[in-house]
Amino acid sequence: MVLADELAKKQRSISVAEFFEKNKQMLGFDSPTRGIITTIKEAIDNSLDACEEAQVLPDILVSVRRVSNDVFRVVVEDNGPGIVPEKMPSVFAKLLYGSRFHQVRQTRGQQGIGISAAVLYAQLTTGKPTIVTSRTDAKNKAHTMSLVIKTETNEPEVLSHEEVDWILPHGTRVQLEFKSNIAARKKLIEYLKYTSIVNPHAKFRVEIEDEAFTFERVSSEVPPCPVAIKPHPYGIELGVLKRMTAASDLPLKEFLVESFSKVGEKTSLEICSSARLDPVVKVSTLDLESLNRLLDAMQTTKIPAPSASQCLSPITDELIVKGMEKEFELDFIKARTRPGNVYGGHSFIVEAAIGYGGKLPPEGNAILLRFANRVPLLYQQGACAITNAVQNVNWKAYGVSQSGLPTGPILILVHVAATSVPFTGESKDAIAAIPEIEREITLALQELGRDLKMFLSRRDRNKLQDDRARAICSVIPLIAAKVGEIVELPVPDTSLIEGRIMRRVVLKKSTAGGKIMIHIDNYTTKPQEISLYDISGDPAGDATIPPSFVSEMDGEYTKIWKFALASGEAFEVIYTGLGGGMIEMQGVAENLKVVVDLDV
Ligand SMILES: Nc1ncnc2c1ncn2[C@@H]1O[C@H](COP(=O)(O)OP(=O)(O)OP(=O)(O)O)[C@@H](O)[C@H]1O
Repeated sequence: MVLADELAKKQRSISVAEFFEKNKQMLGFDSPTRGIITTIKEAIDNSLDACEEAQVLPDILVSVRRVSNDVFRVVVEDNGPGIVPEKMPSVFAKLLYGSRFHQVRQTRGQQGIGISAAVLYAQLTTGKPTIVTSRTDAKNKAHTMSLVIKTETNEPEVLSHEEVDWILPHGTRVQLEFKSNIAARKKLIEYLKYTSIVNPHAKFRVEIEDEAFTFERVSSEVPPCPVAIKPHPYGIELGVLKRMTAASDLPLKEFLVESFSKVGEKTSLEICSSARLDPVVKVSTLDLESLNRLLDAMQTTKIPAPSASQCLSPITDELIVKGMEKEFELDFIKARTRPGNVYGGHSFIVEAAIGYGGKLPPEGNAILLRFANRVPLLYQQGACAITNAVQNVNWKAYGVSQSGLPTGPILILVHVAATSVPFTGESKDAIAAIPEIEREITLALQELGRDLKMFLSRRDRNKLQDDRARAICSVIPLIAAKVGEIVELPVPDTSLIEGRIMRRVVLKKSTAGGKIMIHIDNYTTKPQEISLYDISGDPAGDATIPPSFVSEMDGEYTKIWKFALASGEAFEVIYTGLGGGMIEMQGVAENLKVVVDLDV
């Protein structure tokens, strides 16, 4: 037909760069506002991945400067291992070029698109090349290149290349200029703050126009770099199996043992027999029908789950708590790291944390922080498995009100670490609804919910006791005055009794060792300031109960603190946590007055 001839003239292949130039929303560049965040996120993901691989503590600079009305210059600089000059053009100016696509381990980057998509976005909106400087060690000079992507071919074009002196002994600096705005400034700062929470070993120096600030690291241990493992037979599809067999000259039994994790000789023979295939047949000769049978056998034979310990890098509950305490003021914080699990042959681990009270907004929906492989997920909250799982927990059972999400001064953090995160799209905004993952999130949140419930009910009980004590204490002086009048004796000092009832002070200078005994219980995990005064009111010393100490004071607990008074006299204070509540303690013991202010 004539039309077919006409159409034939128009039919041609499209380069991947051309495709994404037209469909940039698929990669998270839907608007200028979002473009700036996606660009910074892609560069930071790469910097953190690279530093982890090189086992260096990341020191990352992020700078955003306006160069003209609607053009911004973004710079991200890291102290990672650097990139060899031969590879710099392809890394930054060729889409689908990366080092992680074929590896089965936890990484932030997966597809080899991220940073080159940002380069494409820059040249599309301003026509400006991206300038990259990188150095691999102190013996070599740094290389600076000015790069663009030739969209028709998806190949890099190097506009300039020179060797330069650079202050950093190793690292990479990427500078992009694109049309944008800074409407998303708050979101950008949030992204950096959340990134620093789940990467507590990283330091971020940030400059946004005239503002400069730092997110400090709270851990000086680089997390171990996840080790790549072989794919698991349950996570393989026919096309991949076909490619793997075609490229191998091994017999079937050895091929299975060599190519997949958790397949030993015995399992391999089981698979061969279940697929009705000869263990010595060369895999490259298998026809499609045999491959189908083989795949079926691989996925129905009982094979142990892939191990999570080496290929994943959970943050750990201790560091999540540290990271959250660094950025939020909270009265309660608990985190949990679940044991490793598997979906479709891919290992994953769920970690979660709940924060409550402090300076969190008292009303409205909970703040939900979603993370995948230590990267914050900022968009498409409603489409994410994490949100789904959080909403499906019955929060009322844990004393928290709920309207879809839990409500009130509550913060929920969920981190999914996986060898392959099942994102809903290339822009990596949301995690797909995988039942195994949702179940693990639910279990982690239920465990934490139980801890939160205990905290809340104890706090409520304490408040009730305090209210009652206050009511009683308000009439005691009146009763004492009346009784004194009736019995015609001086009005007794009721402050000790009041103190006892209020549990404000328990102050005993024991005859034995000159010790003051104070009963306190904690509502909070914040450091508590204590001031000591001598009887005349002059300061006798200050001390802080560290939060770790306070939070240990759950139920019965005793700790002895030593203070030096202004007079030089040493004094011991014994704290005993009795599980009773205390808002403020104040009292006088012989020559010492102790004021403990619990900030609740
Ligand atoms: N700052 C850097 N230091 C060292 N290597 C880097 C750096 N930035 C990028 N690379 C290398 O370039 C490759 C390509 O990066 P790119 O952002 O395009 O993809 P990715 O991070 O692998 O995957 P994704 O598309 O999922 O982000 C990386 O896999 C890494 O090997």
